[in-house]
Amino acid sequence: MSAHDVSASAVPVIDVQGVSRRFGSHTVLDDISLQVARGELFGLLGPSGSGKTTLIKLMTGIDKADGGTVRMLGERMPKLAMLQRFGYMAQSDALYNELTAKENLTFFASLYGLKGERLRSRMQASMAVVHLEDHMNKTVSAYSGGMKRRLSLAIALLHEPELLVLDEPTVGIDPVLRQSIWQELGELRKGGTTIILTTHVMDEAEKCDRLGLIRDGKLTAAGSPEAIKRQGRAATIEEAFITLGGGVRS
Ligand SMILES: Nc1ncnc2c1ncn2[C@@H]1O[C@H](COP(=O)(O)OP(=O)(O)OP(=O)(O)O)[C@@H](O)[C@H]1O
Repeated sequence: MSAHDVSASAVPVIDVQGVSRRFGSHTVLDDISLQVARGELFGLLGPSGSGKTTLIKLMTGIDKADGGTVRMLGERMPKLAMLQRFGYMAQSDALYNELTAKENLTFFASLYGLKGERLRSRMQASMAVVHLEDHMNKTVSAYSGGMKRRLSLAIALLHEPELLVLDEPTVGIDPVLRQSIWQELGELRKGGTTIILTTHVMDEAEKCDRLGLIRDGKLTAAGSPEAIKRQGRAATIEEAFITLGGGVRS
């Protein structure tokens, strides 16, 4: 049985049940339910403003649903102690600009309880994944936008979490590095790490085990890339995305 077989674990790593979120009179998420199994790489797709980041924030416990429940690793969210159990890369980088990369890593490592030799080796390993090991002592304000994204990803990987929540992890990252990051995500998944991410990049969507399509706060489709293409009667994910997301066909 492969590590990302949906039946591998009875309890989903991510379990969203009937979740809704409103801002004033605007219903941003409307009765969303989805499950992600251990070892799965799950991609959330949807037009800009469809509610992907809002859903991610409910999963991480940064925001609270108006209705429904979110469970991560079996725990009802929000729950502060869960921050140690997953790696989170937000859409906007939460970094201390006046500190060096190493100081940023050390700060976040302290929240995760990493120290000593393990801290040193994990800092090296995480920075190597994003090809930043030679920029460890540079002040973050001197980093480019893409370098900041990469440092944010390194921070999410620091404590080798069993679950990664990544909001548009490859935005602003060049194609070569993007490919090597995806290779690393593939390796992590093989090792049993569960990953949920948002993306607008269709060839990244193809690499996911399953996809969830969100439009206007509703989950309009969920399944493997092949199933989504079949459902949208489309040759590519991009076409299916337009068909299923745009509601062009009945
Ligand atoms: N705190 C908030 N207060 C009011 N409206 C909000 C708030 N957060 C999000 N929204 C609204 O919720 C909707 C969904 O936003 P969200 O950021 O979840 O979209 P998204 O799918 O992640 O978009 P993108 O792909 O552009 O990142 C938008 O209309 C946004 O304006």
